[in-house]
Amino acid sequence: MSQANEPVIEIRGLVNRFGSHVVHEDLDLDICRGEILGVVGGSGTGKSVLLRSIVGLKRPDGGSIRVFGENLQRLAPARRAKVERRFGVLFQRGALFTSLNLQENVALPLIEHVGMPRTDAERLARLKLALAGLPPDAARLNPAELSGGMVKRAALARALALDPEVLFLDEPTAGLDPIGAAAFDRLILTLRDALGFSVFLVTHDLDTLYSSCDRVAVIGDKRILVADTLSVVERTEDSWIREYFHGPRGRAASQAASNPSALHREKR
Ligand SMILES: Nc1ncnc2c1ncn2[C@@H]1O[C@H](COP(=O)(O)OP(=O)(O)OP(=O)(O)O)[C@@H](O)[C@H]1O
Repeated sequence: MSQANEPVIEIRGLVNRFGSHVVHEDLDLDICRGEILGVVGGSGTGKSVLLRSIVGLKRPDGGSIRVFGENLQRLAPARRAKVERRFGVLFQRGALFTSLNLQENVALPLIEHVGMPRTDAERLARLKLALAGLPPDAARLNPAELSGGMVKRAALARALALDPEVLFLDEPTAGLDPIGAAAFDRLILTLRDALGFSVFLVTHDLDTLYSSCDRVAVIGDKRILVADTLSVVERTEDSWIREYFHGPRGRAASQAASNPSALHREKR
């Protein structure tokens, strides 16, 4: 990791609510340059809302989000859009356009945001699809013709289209079999090491946390309970954390990470 601990995103006192339902209250979190930050928490604790408020899909009700040193809420729309172009987002269900083939899906942001000619954009799109581990003949397939794992890779290729500095992944391994999930985890690690982006990774997948994440942030009680290395997080006194990390699945994931040959997983 280059320039470790230098925050690229600083969230302070964040408030998010829907009507009278308060999701986040006084939430603080940093995302550091080049790190893979795992974000976990019980269902409905606001992991996706947090992601959405950082990438500009949900306007926060209070607090500040500084990205690359700029306070997002204070920026004029055009300037804000420019900052948001430095993000790549992979949504839970891929969010690909069903009427476009994969190369057209990935070329779209290049045409729309950079004004790249279609032929060049589609050539670059094929490169991004290869980077995401898809074979050349996948470029002309439509999303409906893909397996779940291929949809994730295609959505990743699109998230990588504009060479993001921060990649947001919302449950990237949900719905994948364990071997497909492990391969996807390794792909993210390899790409992060090669390209140097930071990753904000919402997940329920304990294996992903142990195999890929530099730090883990736990959301509970409307805020971040702890954000640190796994060894610190595991020792944090909290009933949800104890149950999550020290229950049977947590113990199995921890053992697999310390003895990768025992399972399919490989630790860096
Ligand atoms: N557009 C919305 N309108 C109203 N309430 C919403 C909206 N989006 C999210 N919420 C509520 O905000 C809370 C947090 O939702 P969020 O999707 O962020 O949870 P999560 O931690 O990602 O959950 P899960 O792990 O189940 O995906 C939930 O109570 C949800 O019902």
